[in-house]
Amino acid sequence: MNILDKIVADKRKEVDLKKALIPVSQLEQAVLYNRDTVSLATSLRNSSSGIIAEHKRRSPSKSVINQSLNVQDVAKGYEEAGVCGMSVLTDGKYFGGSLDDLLLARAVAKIPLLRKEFIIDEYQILEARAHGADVILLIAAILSKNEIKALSETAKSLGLDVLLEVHNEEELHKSIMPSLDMLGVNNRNLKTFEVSLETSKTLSKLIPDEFVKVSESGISSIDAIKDLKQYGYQGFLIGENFMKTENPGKHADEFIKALIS
Ligand SMILES: O=P(O)(O)OC[C@@H](O)[C@@H](O)c1c[nH]c2ccccc12
Repeated sequence: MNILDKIVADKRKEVDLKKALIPVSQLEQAVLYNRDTVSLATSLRNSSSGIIAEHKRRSPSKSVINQSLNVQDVAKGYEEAGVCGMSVLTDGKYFGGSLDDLLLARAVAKIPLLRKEFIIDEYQILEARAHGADVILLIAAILSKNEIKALSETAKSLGLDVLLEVHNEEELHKSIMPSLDMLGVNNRNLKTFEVSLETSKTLSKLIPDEFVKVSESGISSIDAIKDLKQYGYQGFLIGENFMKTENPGKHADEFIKALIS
């Protein structure tokens, strides 16, 4: 079994357990459930930097990245740096994150927040809403076309933006549909962890113009972003490069200043 299959198998068990513990009606009663969401797609369209900065403690590919930071300090730092949005990993077992991280970030930041999760069930979208997310990620590699359609339509009906992630042409073809806002190309193959920015470049011309193009993973230099902008990308998802430092917000601030200067 590859790592992605393992993550998804664990996720199914986790979601079944949570559904039994916390009914949907309880999620719908959360204070945050009806807050006005903010659009990441709009923020990216109007930005000169396009940076989406991630909170990620560890990952299956890198093991520990940074376990000693406070998520609220990171969120405040990213917001002050002027990022377009923040991605918060909520998977516990493989990434060391939680829905509490999302809630804590929401309490201190107004920028669009993405729930970074392996979403396979509508229930997780309601959870995202109840914990203050503005955007959800859907991963084409783990979903059928019908699932992408159903899940993205649920998200849209709840006022959330949808970022759909692909890694190859086949995934892209099955995914193009009007209920998505942003198409993300993951430069990291989630099955092998191989990273190449060429993936973003090759797939860029196949993404219709109505979607905001986002390049994800393995981005660590200003030059890489300038290069990707030439291919029509308006969003750049950066995790490790910021999180491996003692002060991700400060690092993001310096990075953005250098990028737009
Ligand atoms: O830390 P990086 O290489 O900058 O990558 C960030 C982000 O793209 C990556 O964490 C990611 C992209 N898609 C995912 C799906 C699930 C978990 C994680 C991810």
